Order: sequence, then C-alpha cells, then structure tokens
Amino acid sequence: MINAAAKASILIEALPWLASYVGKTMVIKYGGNAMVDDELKAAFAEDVIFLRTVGVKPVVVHGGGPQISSMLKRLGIASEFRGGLRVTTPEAMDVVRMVLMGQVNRELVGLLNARGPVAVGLSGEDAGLLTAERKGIELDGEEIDLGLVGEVTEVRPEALIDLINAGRIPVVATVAPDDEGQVYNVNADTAAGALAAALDADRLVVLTDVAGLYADWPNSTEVIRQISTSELELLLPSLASGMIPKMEACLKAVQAGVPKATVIDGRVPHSLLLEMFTDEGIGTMVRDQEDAL
Ligand SMILES: Nc1ncnc2c1ncn2[C@@H]1O[C@H](COP(=O)(O)OP(=O)(O)O)[C@@H](O)[C@H]1O
Ligand SMILES: CC(=O)N[C@@H](CCC(=O)OP(=O)(O)O)C(=O)O
Repeated sequence: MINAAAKASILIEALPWLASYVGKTMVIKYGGNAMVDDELKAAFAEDVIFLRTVGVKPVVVHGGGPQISSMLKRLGIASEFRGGLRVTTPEAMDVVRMVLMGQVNRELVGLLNARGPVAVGLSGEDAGLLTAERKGIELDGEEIDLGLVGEVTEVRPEALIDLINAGRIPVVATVAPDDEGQVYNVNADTAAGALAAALDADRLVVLTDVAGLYADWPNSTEVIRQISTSELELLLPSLASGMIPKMEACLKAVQAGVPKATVIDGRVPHSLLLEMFTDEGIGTMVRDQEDAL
C-alpha cells in the first residue's frame, strides 16, 4: 500500500488535468484485443464512469475482432485479414453484425450500467449515424477485394449529441449501411476516427494490446511517445496489420481538428486514467504541430 503523502500527491498531480477536461468530448476506442480479460473490462468500465463523473463527455466505440474470429471459427466459416482488415463475405457479415451488436456491445453496456443507468448501445445503423460504401484497397500494387468491408462516407452525429447532452454514454458498434441499406463491416478504429472528427472531439484515445506505436515493430518494443501528423504520414506505408487502420484513424482525426489522438496499452489496468490524469501519460500521442510536441 502507498502512504498517505503519496496518495495525496497523486490526487494533486491529477488536479490540473481534472480541471482541463470538464465538458470535453472524448472518443474512446476499445479494441477487442484489450477486451479479453474480465478484470480489465471491469477496470475499463470504471475508468469511463470516472471520466463522466469528473465532467468529461465520453463516447465509447468498440471493436471485437478476436470475438468475431472465434465465432466464425465455431461456425466453421474461414476468414482472413488483408492490410489489417477482415475480408468479409455475406455469410461472415451476418456473424460480424451479430457479434458486435448482439454480444460485445451488450456486454460493454452492461458493464457500464452496473454503476448506474448511463450507457446506451447503438450501431452505425441507428438514426443514420454512419453511412458507408464498399472499400477497396491496394496492396503491393494489387487491387484487393475485401467483400463487405465499408469505409465511412458520412457521419450524422445527432443521435450521439442527444445522448451526450442527456448525460448518457453512447456505446457504438461499427457496422454501417450504404444508401441502399446494404450493411458493411467497418473497422472500429476507422469508425472511431470518423466519429471523433464529426463530433469535433477534444480527444481520441485508442486502447489496444500493445504499449503504443513501436518504432521498429516486430524487432523492438521501443514505443514512439509523440509523433506529428507529417511524421506519421511518412511512417504509414511501413506499418503492418492492425496498426494500419489505427494510425490512419489517429491521423485523420487530428487532420480534421481533433487536438490529440493517443494509442494506449489496454492490457494495463486503468490505462485510461493513467493516460488522462498523470503528467507522463502512456502510449503514443499524435498531434498536429511538430513544434507542439
Ligand atoms: N508498429 C507497430 N507497433 C505496434 N503494433 C503493431 C505495429 N505494427 C503492427 N502491429 C500489430 O498491431 C496490433 C494491434 O492491432 P489490432 O490487433 O487490430 O488491435 P485491436 O484489437 O486493439 O484493434 C498489435 O498487436 C501488433 O501485432
Ligand atoms: C473491416 C474489419 O476488419 N472489421 C473488424 C471490426 C471489428 C474491429 O475493428 O475490432 P478490433 O478493434 O478489435 O480490431 C473485424 O471484422 O474484425
């Protein structure tokens, strides 16, 4: 146990941060890989409730990649990732929608509501929140067909704003229809970045299963602490797997005016509180101006 003086100094260290966050909108992306342990999930829910209690307006956007993979496996449906995105057949799409909205979203809403009835779950399909279109990517000069993978073309954040203004915590699953009603699988990092931009959020925080953006992954675990948008643009082509959509989302959010986007280690209990209320913070922070770093 830490002594009384140390406890008091932790609280005092948090004071300027507490004061600066009142009334600020914060989009928190909770990755499926940081969601695999019950204690971590409970600590995450506590952190989000803590933030709301001290005046932050949190919006949770969740993933569920490992949970989707495990359900696809149980059902005997093959799936693969290309460029960090799941190739999604119509059959897999049914599973993606069922797992994200029916399983992961319900569980997170339940954990948040364990401390009071504040969380409301919704998906990109609700109240026109997200509109998507089929996403194509190019890998090594080759056009890749990802099937029903969507990219966000429009965000109507009104439903979120209504909930935020009513003091509730929106919890968003990232499936989204196109104009014809075809529903797409949208990577949760991509959706979180688009939502942060549309909400004019003050922060985007992405919880994942690594300590941040590694400078030389997988050869070293040295974490880049801060990076400017121009440095990140140069680095993007060298990134691999799940880090591609994650860092693209941070880049786009900051380019759209979100002052800071941070990737933090969701395997550390209460990582959100450590990032938000300690002077050092944790993880990798993306900011616009190099001179602001
Ligand atoms: N430069 C890098 N730094 C850190 N992780 C990286 C890097 N490049 C690729 N990765 C991989 O990206 C993964 C995180 O993305 P992902 O698995 O999609 O997580 P989440 O479920 O949190 O969205 C890491 O576990 C790691 O394997
Ligand atoms: C297109 C695409 O890849 N969609 C993701 C959606 C879930 C997600 O993004 O989950 P994480 O945040 O846990 O990775 C998928 O099918 O896995």
